[in-house]
Amino acid sequence: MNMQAAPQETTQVKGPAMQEIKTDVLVIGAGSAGLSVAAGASQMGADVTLLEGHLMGGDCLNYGCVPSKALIAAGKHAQAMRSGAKFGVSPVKPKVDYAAAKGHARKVIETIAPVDSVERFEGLGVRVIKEYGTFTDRDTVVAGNHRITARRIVIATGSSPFVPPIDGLDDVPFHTNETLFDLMEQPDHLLIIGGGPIGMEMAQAHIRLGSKVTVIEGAKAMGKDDPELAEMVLRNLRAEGVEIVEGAKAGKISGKAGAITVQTDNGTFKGSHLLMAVGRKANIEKLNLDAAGIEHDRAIRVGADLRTTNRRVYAIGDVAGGLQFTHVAGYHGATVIRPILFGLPAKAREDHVPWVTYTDPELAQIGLTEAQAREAHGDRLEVLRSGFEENDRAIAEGRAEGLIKVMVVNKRPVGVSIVGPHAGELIGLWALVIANKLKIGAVTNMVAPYPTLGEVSKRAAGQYYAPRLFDSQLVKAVVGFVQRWMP
Ligand SMILES: Cc1cc2nc3c(=O)[nH]c(=O)nc-3n(C[C@H](O)[C@H](O)[C@H](O)COP(=O)(O)OP(=O)(O)OC[C@H]3O[C@@H](n4cnc5c(N)ncnc54)[C@H](O)[C@@H]3O)c2cc1C
Ligand SMILES: NC(=O)c1ccc[n+]([C@@H]2O[C@H](COP(=O)([O-])OP(=O)(O)OC[C@H]3O[C@@H](n4cnc5c(N)ncnc54)[C@H](O)[C@@H]3O)[C@@H](O)[C@H]2O)c1
Repeated sequence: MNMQAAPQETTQVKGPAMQEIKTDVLVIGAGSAGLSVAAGASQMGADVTLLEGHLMGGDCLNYGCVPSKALIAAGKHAQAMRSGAKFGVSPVKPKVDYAAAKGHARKVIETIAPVDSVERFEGLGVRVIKEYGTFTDRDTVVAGNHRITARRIVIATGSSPFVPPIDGLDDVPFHTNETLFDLMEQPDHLLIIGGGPIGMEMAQAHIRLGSKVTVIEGAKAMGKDDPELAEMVLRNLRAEGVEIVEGAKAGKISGKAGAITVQTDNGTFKGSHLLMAVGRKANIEKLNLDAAGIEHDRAIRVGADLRTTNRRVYAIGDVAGGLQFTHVAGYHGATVIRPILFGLPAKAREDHVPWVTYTDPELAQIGLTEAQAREAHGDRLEVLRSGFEENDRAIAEGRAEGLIKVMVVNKRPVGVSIVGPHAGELIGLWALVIANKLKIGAVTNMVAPYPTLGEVSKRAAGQYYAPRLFDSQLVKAVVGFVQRWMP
């Protein structure tokens, strides 16, 4: 589907005279992707122009990763107050000031914002123009009263919440991630449509901060993750009181502020506030891509080298339609620096990209899930498992529910799934292993400090050699022989 809107009129007939800019690298969009190219290219000596039509830092800083993780942290504190009994600490019902929790999220944004600011980038020598950019031909972009031509152009315009055309939605007040973090009144009952990472993270944060929460999911909640591990997260969320309804595609929405009804093919649900979290759409409407010969459907078409169908133009981050994460945006940025500055080839991989859903327990994934690995590798696949109930640190912390699965083919891990406390930190080791195509022996050779959660990785890796060593008649025979002769 071509989502492109009519080209915008950006050249004013009677306005300030057009300022012509010739630059080495033009970056459109100052989110995680665009900022990493701009910072890298400029510090390596290129003349860089950066366009940003709205907020420096893009989604992640302003209404994505940063405020969501800050709100999750607030919820975690509230939950700790309720759950001290097993440690001999009397549980108390926390008094939550929802607006103050949002204030915490705002302060976190303000603390990080200088890193992404116009001042910092101008300090790095980048020419920053606070305007939206629109192509007028293959090599030219107009932004406000600037006409810019560049040797290379990088589109890094990101994505926005996708709001599906659901009957009645236009007449009902609803939130997306772009407005949720400004909401200061505590929802009495938050309805969330969509059981992906946004939906599940915000569901848990809100139940812990004292709202009722219902997640309405059309298919399977956390459906992109390993179902066995996702189930452990969903079980915990349900135990905390989140109502999760699956197979419930929202068909009709009605009501008014404070009293909203969502009808689905699996029941009708009522709440005070509504959050739409059903995925993203690429920000391409303002770009006039056709004028530049850049093909697109819902996202911009790119090859593994992140080049568009216009050979001088790259598309990176969310707008390129692949994995939509901040670290992918940064990785794309670093990848295109090579061809743009040095004319050298570079390709982006996806097989070594981890992702984490910051629920409690966290769920982390890299490479293939068990089902994907089975389909790709059949009987050559070995799945190594280790439960957190065997990890002394997890037991001491009262957090012994978790599981790591390592998918190994011919001695090399091709995927790892972890659910449990700090899964997002634990996946880092496996990101190193898979990025460098290391063998499983690299992990068994590691000495892990005791007692740490990280020992789950070593224990899982050990499962690879355990049957080969402990169940082998040959090994037993060799040991018997040596022992007979050893003085
Ligand atoms: C609620 C939420 C939580 C998330 N949590 C995480 C997380 O924990 N970890 C993680 O890795 N990812 C997370 N993500 C995903 C992450 O935010 C995105 O993958 C990341 O922001 C993508 O970066 P980007 O630079 O491609 O795009 P964006 O951050 O969207 O930046 C694009 C920028 O381009 C600007 N722009 C658009 N069009 C134009 C134009 N024509 N001219 C000039 N400027 C333009 C926009 O204003 C914007 O500032 C989360 C997302 C959401 C919504
Ligand atoms: N921790 C993280 O890294 C993190 C956190 C949040 C978001 N993100 C990024 O943002 C992206 C978007 O997240 P998301 O949760 O909005 O999208 P998503 O696409 O991952 O999940 C959306 C869910 O909504 C469901 N859905 C769609 N239409 C529906 C309908 N009419 N009724 C009921 N359910 C419906 C889908 O079946 C799906 O499960 C993620 O894919 C991820 O890349 C990352």
